[in-house]
Amino acid sequence: MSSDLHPVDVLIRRIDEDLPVPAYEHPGDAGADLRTTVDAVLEPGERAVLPTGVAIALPDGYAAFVHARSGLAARCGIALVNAPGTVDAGYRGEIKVIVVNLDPRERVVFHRGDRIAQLVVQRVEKVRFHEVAELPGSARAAGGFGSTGGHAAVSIPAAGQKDSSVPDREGQ
Ligand SMILES: O=c1ccn([C@H]2C[C@H](O)[C@@H](COP(=O)(O)OP(=O)(O)OP(=O)(O)O)O2)c(=O)[nH]1
Ligand SMILES: [Mg+2]
Repeated sequence: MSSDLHPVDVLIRRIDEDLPVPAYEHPGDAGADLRTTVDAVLEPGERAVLPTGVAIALPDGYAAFVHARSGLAARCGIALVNAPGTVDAGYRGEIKVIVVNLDPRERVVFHRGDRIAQLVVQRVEKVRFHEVAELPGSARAAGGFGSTGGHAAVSIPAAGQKDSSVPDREGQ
């Protein structure tokens, strides 16, 4: 089991040698922040594939997942189109981040070196699929997509309503 005390060793190559390698900001963090090597301007609804300047060689049995940063999501509406992005153990190319600006009104400006996403490395299982005519029964069976109900209780803020728990753009 990996931890802060017993991390998994991962080889990393800097394609852009002037930017720091991804790092965990705090002990106990699951994600190491990825930086964009380029400036980018995203108009509302626009997406971009941003290079991070790093390539890695994960050990067999691991994958890395590119996740959004909650601050950028809450303040600016930045999401990942393919959230989370999957980096395969055999991938040796540059890690890229597919960002989209979901804010309906404001453009988002990224500068080279900005931390735009985070990389979470995890063990992954490889399975062998066995085809059968009938699957074994279960309590859930084919129920899904809201089969347990309860959605009427979800409150959706009205458009333009300000959430005081989210800092303003000025507070970035
Ligand atoms: O957010 C991402 C997602 C993927 N990748 C890289 C690593 C991954 O190993 C490779 C392929 O990703 P994926 O399998 O998701 O894409 P695909 O469209 O299926 O491409 P391929 O046919 O090359 O597998 O692209 C990234 O750098 N960032
Ligand atoms: Mg693929």
